Amino acid sequence: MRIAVIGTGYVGLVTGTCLAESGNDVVCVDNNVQKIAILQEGRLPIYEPGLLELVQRNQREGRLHFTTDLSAAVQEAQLIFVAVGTPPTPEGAADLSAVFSVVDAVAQALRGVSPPPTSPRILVIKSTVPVGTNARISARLQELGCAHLLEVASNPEFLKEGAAIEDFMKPDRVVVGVRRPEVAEVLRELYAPFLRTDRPFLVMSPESAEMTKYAANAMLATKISFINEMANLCDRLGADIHDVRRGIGHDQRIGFQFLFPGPGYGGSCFPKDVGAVIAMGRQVGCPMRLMEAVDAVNHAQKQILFRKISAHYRGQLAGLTIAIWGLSFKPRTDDIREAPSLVLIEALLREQVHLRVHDPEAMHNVRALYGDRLYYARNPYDAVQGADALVIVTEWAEFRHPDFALIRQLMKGHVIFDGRNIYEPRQMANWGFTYYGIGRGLPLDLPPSESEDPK
Ligand SMILES: NC(=O)c1ccc[n+]([C@@H]2O[C@H](COP(=O)([O-])OP(=O)(O)OC[C@H]3O[C@@H](n4cnc5c(N)ncnc54)[C@H](O)[C@@H]3O)[C@@H](O)[C@H]2O)c1
Ligand SMILES: O=c1ccn([C@@H]2O[C@H](COP(=O)(O)OP(=O)(O)O[C@H]3O[C@H](CO)[C@@H](O)[C@H](O)[C@H]3O)[C@@H](O)[C@H]2O)c(=O)[nH]1
Repeated sequence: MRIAVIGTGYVGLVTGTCLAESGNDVVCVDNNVQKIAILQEGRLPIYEPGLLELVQRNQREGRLHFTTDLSAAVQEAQLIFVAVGTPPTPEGAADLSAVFSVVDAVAQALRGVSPPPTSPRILVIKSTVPVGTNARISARLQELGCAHLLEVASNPEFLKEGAAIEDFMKPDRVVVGVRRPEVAEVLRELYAPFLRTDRPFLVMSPESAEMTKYAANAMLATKISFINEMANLCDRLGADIHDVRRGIGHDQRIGFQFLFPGPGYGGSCFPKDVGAVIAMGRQVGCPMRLMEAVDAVNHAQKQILFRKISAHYRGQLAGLTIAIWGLSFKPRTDDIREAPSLVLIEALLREQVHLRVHDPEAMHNVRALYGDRLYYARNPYDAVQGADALVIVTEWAEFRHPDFALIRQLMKGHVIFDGRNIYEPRQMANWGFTYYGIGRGLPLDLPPSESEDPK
């Protein structure tokens, strides 16, 4: 099939590349000239494992193209995917301006073009959009006199950054929201190569498809805030969340996934989508109390590492040198959107702490924000040189088994704050470190949490 993907970010680029990989003829469009120039040269504007090889191969074999010319791209396409950003407004709702500007541009490009003889062109909304947006897009096309040229379908994306190709190629399910079954059949054919026999292709209304996406992220965010709250209670009561997690995870009704405590969830999706669910509820007079709590717990959790550091040093932080390992919001990505590391960096800089940071992929993005206010270490060992403490914020695989003898030798102080529980408290004690994890039952004299401002 001939496909245009508009918006060549994490989702659009992965979608376009994977669809080219399954034999389609794909053109990816973006209005960011620099991004498209990088892609045309066979390089990537983002880091996503395995993506570069796939992009280069499909480009070489002539199935994958990049352009800023939306008009030319959509005129040739049978399927037009919209994968532009839907960032939060100041009120927490989804900002749909990029989506509607693309809808208008597509309508403009197709005006005067005849409908394809066999099947209709389909405008597939992959961006995460509030319930009712697909209907609003159909109404807009009607208004522009283009409704006969385009069918609208919702097809939310569930990929995770860092595992995006695997998630796209082997999805747990594909969800499509359509008004007419014929439209779903075109998408079923498109996705057939990725759906092994046991992976469902779920057809529903556009409203239900839009809601499914938010409900999935809301559930996952809830699990994380739940375990973070339990971990904080473990810290106060002397229980170990590591054992508790195993104790509950074996109950098949609960399971193990997305129950790792940490410094709060980040990324471009959970914080924004929980906010959008709250905003949708507000708009229709249905208060989303659980989501409000999930969000508040997460805001507070993003302060947990700073609170532990501050409690350990009894508030005397000025002049300390602290090493931070991990800046991206999760491993295997260079994305720092809503990353817990940024909240910690802000708080420590405010206290005049010297920071030596290291991340395998995200350093350039943090440097763009902080310039020379931080020391960007060449590797994890360079980061801990002369440091009073080491903080693990992101659980990159390369941080899991470091040379602790060397670290001890390089550091000035011997304190580790492990925001991801990647080390064993007993082992750390054996190496001579004072060790704080999240919920490992090693209480610190933290001030009561009622006193903290959840925002
Ligand atoms: N990042 C994820 O893991 C993920 C997963 C599932 C769903 N989503 C959803 O997918 C959507 C895209 O997310 P993302 O992370 O890929 O965003 P992104 O910011 O990485 O990419 C969006 C791209 O759209 C481009 N763009 C914006 N306006 C445009 C226009 N008018 N014409 C052409 N290009 C335009 C931007 O330049 C950018 O390259 C969002 O709605 C998000 O919620 C994201
Ligand atoms: O047990 C866990 C799991 C995750 N996280 C944190 O949660 C955040 C999000 O992680 P993850 O979900 O792995 O990454 P995303 O790329 O944000 O993916 C989420 O958001 C996407 C955008 O909507 C969806 O498509 C995915 O299904 C959904 O997992 C990160 O800060 C993680 O550190 C935890 O703290 N504990």
